[in-house]
Order: sequence, then structure tokens, then C-alpha cells
Amino acid sequence: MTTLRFLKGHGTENDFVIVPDHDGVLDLSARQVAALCDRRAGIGGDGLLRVVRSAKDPAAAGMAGEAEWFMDYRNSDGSIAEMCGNGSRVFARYLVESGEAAPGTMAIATRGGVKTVHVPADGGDVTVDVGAATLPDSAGIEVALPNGTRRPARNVNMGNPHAVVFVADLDDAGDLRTAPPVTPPTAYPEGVNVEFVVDRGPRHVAMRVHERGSGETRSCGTGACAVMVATARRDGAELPATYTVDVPGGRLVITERADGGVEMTGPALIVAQGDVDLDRLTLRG
Ligand SMILES: N[C@@H](CCC[C@H](N)C(=O)O)C(=O)O
Repeated sequence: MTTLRFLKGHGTENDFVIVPDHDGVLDLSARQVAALCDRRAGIGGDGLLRVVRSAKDPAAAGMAGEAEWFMDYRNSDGSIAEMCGNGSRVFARYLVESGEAAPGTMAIATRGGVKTVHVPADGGDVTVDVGAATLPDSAGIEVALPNGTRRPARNVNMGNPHAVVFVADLDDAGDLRTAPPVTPPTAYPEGVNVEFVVDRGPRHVAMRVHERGSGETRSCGTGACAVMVATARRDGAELPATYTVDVPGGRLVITERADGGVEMTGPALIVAQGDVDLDRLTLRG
């Protein structure tokens, strides 16, 4: 029997299997990650967060700086992504609740660079500084809707790629169990997260998302940041600007500072822990 200790956490219902591997001894394959994230035959999650000391993981070598911990993030299909906004908030909550870090402000290494996360001592909402967005050329990028129309998409990179589409109604996105068709296919050679957005009021929007490597999720932190930035540009908002972004799993508050940095605040919870027998997982593919 190969036992693996895990925890389960979520941020606005974007849920994660958390695997403490402080000394970097685990080598989880993509199939094992997918099996752990399987909602029927595994634990279930939109992604997996392996918690490892930066000094113990070659992926963090040379980039972690002062960050003691590296967030090794995997999508639920086992693929690697550069960054996970909600995941970084849940990761920091885990560090505090497990006693590995003091409450307050800490640096966390990710494949998308070192991020600053603030975990208040009172257990309240967690804030991550995701960094500045970049806005690659959006010319000609479109997303096909199930009603046969095509909508222009705003290309926003938050360390990972996003296509933000404004729609009249969130139901216009249809069934997001499969990825919405994005054209031209050359726009996102590494795949893309697609967000559908509607207005809810002044500086207030709501979104649905299809995440690369995970399908439709109830929240995507970097996606919400991309939505905030795209909406602020559409509105001609002066910086700093703060928007409320509603997701199916809750609410995030996002500020783009005058220096371009994007901060996201919302709940982050650890809800369960246990052991899983790796030998009993169903490996597919
Ligand atoms: N849910 C995450 C994003 C996870 C990565 C994404 N699926 C990708 O492949 O880029 C978030 O909260 O940002």
C-alpha cells in the first residue's frame, strides 16, 4: 500500500487536492494527478497543489528568491500550468494552518514567478498579488457561441493565457463541458482559459469560465483578474480601479493598482484531510 497524505481546500469553490511534499520526494505522474482529481474514483478537484520547499524542487531553482515554498500546480487532467490565483490563496492558507508559515504577508514561488500573498491572522479573506497583466494583440481572436454567433475575445495574459468574451447573458456560453472553439487556432498555441462576462452594475461583473486542463470550474482566480483588466480597459477606467467579480462559487474583489499590479481578495478554506492509497487509484489513458 502506498499511502499519500492529502488535504482538500477551495477558494470560491475552485477546489484543490493539496499534497504536502515538503522535502520534494514525490514524483506524481500526470495520470496519478488526474486520478487524484477524479470526482468519482479519486478525491476530486479542479487541480492539485503540491507543497514543496523551493530549495527541494528543480522547477523552483534560480527563481524562488526569498520564497521558502514552491506551489507545484497541476490541472485536473494532470497538465502543468504557470499559475493558479485561487490555488495560491489556498496554498498560503494551508501553510498558515499547518504552522509552516506565520499569518501575514509571505512570498510563494510559482512557475509564473514569485507571488506575494497576505493571510490575515483572524482567518479572513486572503489576498494575492498576481502581478501585472500583459495584453497581447487581440486582433481577429473570436470565440464561437452555441447560438451560431462569434464574439470577439480580449487576449489577456496573467502569467497564464486567457480569452475574455463579453456576452449578453451567461447562458450564451452554453454547456462548457467541452472547450469553447477559439479562432484562429494559432492565437493560443499552449491552449487557453476562456471567460464569459456580463455586467451586473457599476464596477461589478459576473463570469463563467472554461479552464484549460480542467473544464468548467466554479471559479478561476487568474480568470477573474483577466476579466477585471479587460473590463477596466473596456470602461476606460482610471487606475487604481477596483471591481467585484462574481463567479458561480462566490465573489472576488480585484484591484488593478496604478503601477499595474493586480490584487485579488476572496475566501480560501481548508475543509478536509486524510490519506489515500495510490495503488487503488484508477489510472486512465
Ligand atoms: N483555477 C486557476 C487557474 C488554473 C490554471 C489554468 N487552468 C491554466 O491552465 O492556465 C486560478 O484560480 O487561477
